[in-house]
Amino acid sequence: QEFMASRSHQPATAVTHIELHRPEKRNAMNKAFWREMVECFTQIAEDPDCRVVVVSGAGEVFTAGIDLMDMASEVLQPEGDDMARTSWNMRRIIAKYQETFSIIERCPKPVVVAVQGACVGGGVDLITACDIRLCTQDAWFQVKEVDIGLAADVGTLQRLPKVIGSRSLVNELALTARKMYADEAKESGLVSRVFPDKEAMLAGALEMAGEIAGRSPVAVQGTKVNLIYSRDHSVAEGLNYMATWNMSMLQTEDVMKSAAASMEKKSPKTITFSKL
Ligand SMILES: CCC/C=C/C=C/C(=O)SCCNC(=O)CCNC(=O)[C@H](O)C(C)(C)COP(=O)(O)OP(=O)(O)OC[C@H]1O[C@@H](n2cnc3c(N)ncnc32)[C@H](O)[C@@H]1OP(=O)(O)O
Repeated sequence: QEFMASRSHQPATAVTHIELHRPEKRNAMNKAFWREMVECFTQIAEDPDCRVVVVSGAGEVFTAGIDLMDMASEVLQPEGDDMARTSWNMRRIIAKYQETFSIIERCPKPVVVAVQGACVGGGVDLITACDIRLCTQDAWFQVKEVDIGLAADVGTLQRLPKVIGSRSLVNELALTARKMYADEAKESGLVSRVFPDKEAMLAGALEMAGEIAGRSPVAVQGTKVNLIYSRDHSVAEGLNYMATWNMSMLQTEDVMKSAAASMEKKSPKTITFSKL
């Protein structure tokens, strides 16, 4: 499927690959991008033929963040007859842009993101809403917003502290806008794997996606949903939610099929699971 700022295709069974696709503008996030991501992930969440998503960027750079040319009028000049109405409209606009990344986190299908080169501003908002982050050795990450005069408002300040263990490091990155390179990103836990180049990274991302897609979608989606729930709740609340979730999901035929394969020392990838 071709969009204006991105494109999506199915490189393998049950795997959807979304590519940010404005390499000439370093995949800067224009109005079309913010809209298309919502359309894309709304479809993916409902699509039984998709079990896992890979997100990457075309060209040398993952993304330059918000498109500073295309977005300025919308973000900086909200309409309204007085301050209350203008502020209300501004609030609506910010909430709309937050949804572009929150919908990725809410999508029950796991999302693997692959970053090469720069990942700036809105790029960090995007990747922190994904489930698994991979990068190339030349990747760098920058919470750039303070440099352009604003507090990051579409997810980084809320999600990055839950991704990186060190609160001090998060504060430093967000307050100074310094670049963090691949090795530090790995050491801090922002990414789980670093690849020598983009080709190796995409091959690694698709292999990982294939591993996930080959497992029971009931198990995989239940795992994602419960990991995110438990991140935002106490252990007791998380256990309660889990028990309620699995009181129905444990009754899936996938458990018997998977357990039988395991006893026969077969990979779960040899099993045909019903669509979910
Ligand atoms: C309510 C919404 C809230 C969202 C907030 C989000 C905030 C942010 O994202 S803050 C961060 C904003 N981004 C930046 O400040 C980055 C600016 N770009 C760069 O630093 C460099 O382009 C980069 C390091 C990413 C890549 O450098 P490179 O040398 O490879 O490319 P350039 O020659 O600089 O750029 C090539 C063409 O792309 C255009 N471009 C790059 N970034 C942006 C951008 N953010 N917005 C619009 N256009 C961008 C650049 O103008 C060049 O275009 P052209 O001159 O026509 O070739």
